[in-house]
Amino acid sequence: MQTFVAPMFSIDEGSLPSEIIGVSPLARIYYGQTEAGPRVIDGVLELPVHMVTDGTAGFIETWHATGNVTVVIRGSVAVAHDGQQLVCAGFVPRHGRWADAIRQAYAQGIALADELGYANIFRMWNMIGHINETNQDGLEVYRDFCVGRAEAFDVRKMIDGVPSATGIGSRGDGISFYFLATRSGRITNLENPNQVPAFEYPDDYGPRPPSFARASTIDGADKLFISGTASILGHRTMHVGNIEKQLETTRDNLQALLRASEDDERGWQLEHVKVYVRHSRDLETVRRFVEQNLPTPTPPVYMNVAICRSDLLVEIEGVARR
Ligand SMILES: C=C(O[C@@H]1C=C(C(=O)O)C=C[C@H]1O)C(=O)O
Repeated sequence: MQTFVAPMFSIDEGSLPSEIIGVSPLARIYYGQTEAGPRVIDGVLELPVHMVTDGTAGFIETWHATGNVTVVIRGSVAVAHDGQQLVCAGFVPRHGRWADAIRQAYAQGIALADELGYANIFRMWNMIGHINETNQDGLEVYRDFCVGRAEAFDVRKMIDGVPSATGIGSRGDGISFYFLATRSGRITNLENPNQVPAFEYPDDYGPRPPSFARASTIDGADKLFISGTASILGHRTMHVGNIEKQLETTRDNLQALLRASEDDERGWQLEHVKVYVRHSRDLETVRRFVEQNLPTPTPPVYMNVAICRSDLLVEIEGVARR
């Protein structure tokens, strides 16, 4: 298994992964061929997510700690925290209807993070089995998920906005999620001027719009966390059926976000990207495009999974630094 070291986020100063080797992990996300609830192995919080098919290499995403780690398990969620930062992981097994179970699991995670003093949630990932299929009422699973998540975030939205996110298909049956929060770093959320904010999408896309910001920064951390980004302009999917054109629009959207956040003369540079590809036949085209157009110091990871709208063929998320 390849190890993908996600950047530590520190509110003191940005650190390159190479500077933090040797510090014990806060959490490990196993991008492999099984899904399960969060577990604690040798004191480390782990979440196995089913994002990889036979014949594709999996990877482990490691979030590094800045101090002694405490793990707390409550109901279907578990958190690991180190005094500065917190990872919360949860898993909801397959349901005929998702909204209630998702609201409960998210509410539990948010309450636990709040209680421990990590109120600044800035990034979340949601890996959704059967994402484009319908639930027992005929509502698309992704839209059903969005209802539960929106309800869990309703209270917080009024306080400090919604975090940046990924909401993507998985190879499993349930919904796995994890989110990151800091204790004291102020979070700034950014929007892409070429896209309608997702939380304002019209209701053609479901009863509750997706609760996420396009990108987030943390004061002092010198990191920009970019949400899963696809070929959407305004609120519409562009270039249905055309992988090359969807890649170009996705790249342009990523670049717009890198520019939207230029608040001083130092620009942002992409450090890591994760790439989601709906059809395996497009993998090579996507790989070539990403290598040429979105170069990063560490190799990108590719996953062959479904995407939140059935007309999207590719999606890319990233972390940038300056
Ligand atoms: C691709 C989009 O949305 C996707 C769904 C998200 C979610 O629901 O959390 C977040 C980012 C993307 O993974 C989009 O709406 O632009």
